[in-house]
Amino acid sequence: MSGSESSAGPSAPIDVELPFETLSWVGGLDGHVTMLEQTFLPLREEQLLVRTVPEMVDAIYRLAVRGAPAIGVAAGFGMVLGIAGSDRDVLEVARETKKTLDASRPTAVNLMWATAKVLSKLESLAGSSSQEELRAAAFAEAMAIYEGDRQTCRTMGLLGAELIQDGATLLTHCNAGALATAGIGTALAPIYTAHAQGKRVHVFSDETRPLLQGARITTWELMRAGIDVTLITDSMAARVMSEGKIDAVFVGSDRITRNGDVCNKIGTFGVALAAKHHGIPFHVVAPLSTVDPYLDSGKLIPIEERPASEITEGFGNRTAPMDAKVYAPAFDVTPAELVTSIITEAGIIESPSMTGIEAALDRGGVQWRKG
Ligand SMILES: CSC[C@@H](O)[C@@H](O)C(=O)COP(=O)(O)O
Repeated sequence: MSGSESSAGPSAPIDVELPFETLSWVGGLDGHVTMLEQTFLPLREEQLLVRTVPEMVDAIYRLAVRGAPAIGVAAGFGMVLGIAGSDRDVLEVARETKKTLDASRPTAVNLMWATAKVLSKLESLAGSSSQEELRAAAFAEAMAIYEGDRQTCRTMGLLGAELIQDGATLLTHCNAGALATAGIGTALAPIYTAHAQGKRVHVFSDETRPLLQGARITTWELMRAGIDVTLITDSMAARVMSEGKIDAVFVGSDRITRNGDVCNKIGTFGVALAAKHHGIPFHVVAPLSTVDPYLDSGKLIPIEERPASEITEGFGNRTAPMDAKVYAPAFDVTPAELVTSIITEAGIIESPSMTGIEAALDRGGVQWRKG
């Protein structure tokens, strides 16, 4: 690590202001969602208005909104769109809407976590509340998920920034930034916070095949935020590490199982292996809503497969022979033993194991024990 001491205290509360917003709710119960259409980045900044459940499913599936926590917030809003858009029994509609939204993408557990949160709120109130009160409760719960995500990002940012020294050069994969959350991001939150604390930080961003979230989104948002960023292809990461250029890796996650295995964008496992080889710390930054306490191992995580066309003609140009056989898993699993730490809003889990994960869930007040 090069450079001098940071000019600000490690835990100084910092307000990180970013010049863009991933998604938000507009208006009251009869309102709608507005989101930055991420498939257009970095060429165009356009807002997508989402007013119905099918529109939300489409936005999530197409990756107009993406990144585990942002998908969770979007799904919470999607529950409200379903409920507010129907005259039928609220609980019945909520159950149907949850099923529809949950099917839009299978891997990021934040999606099912958010829809379950809204539904269980309604189930707990159904016996004693009117239909109007239930609609208002769904809206309040979705807004609480949105606000909670923003606060969680700030907390993870402060905790993670303590692991970043002045002058550090970091590597990240995919986009686990502000555009993957409703706040300042997961993996990028410590970087934004360290920067705001006055530390000098340089980031290498893997381009992230096949949909280029690293090139299109991470590079875009770090440049917009004034962070020094250098784009590399995924295949260059091990080389850059071998040149001694990387002090630590920071990535996000779509699902963490109870034993500490970490599922994230395809290519993350390779980055973790290369980091281990070079003795480089591999940090995962994720809220507790990304922890799936009901799966004991990463082997049990459903891995999304994307259409072949995203590889063979990703951005309009054909890059493989017609009818080439293609396999396109969108995520991989990094075994816990390759993970240095998981930074959550309930503290940092060092060398993650079942004991550490369970303790963090308990500290965070997550009701996960059955019975
Ligand atoms: C804070 S986001 C963590 C992960 O969701 C992120 O790294 C990732 O893999 C996103 O994949 P995407 O397919 O773009 O939704």
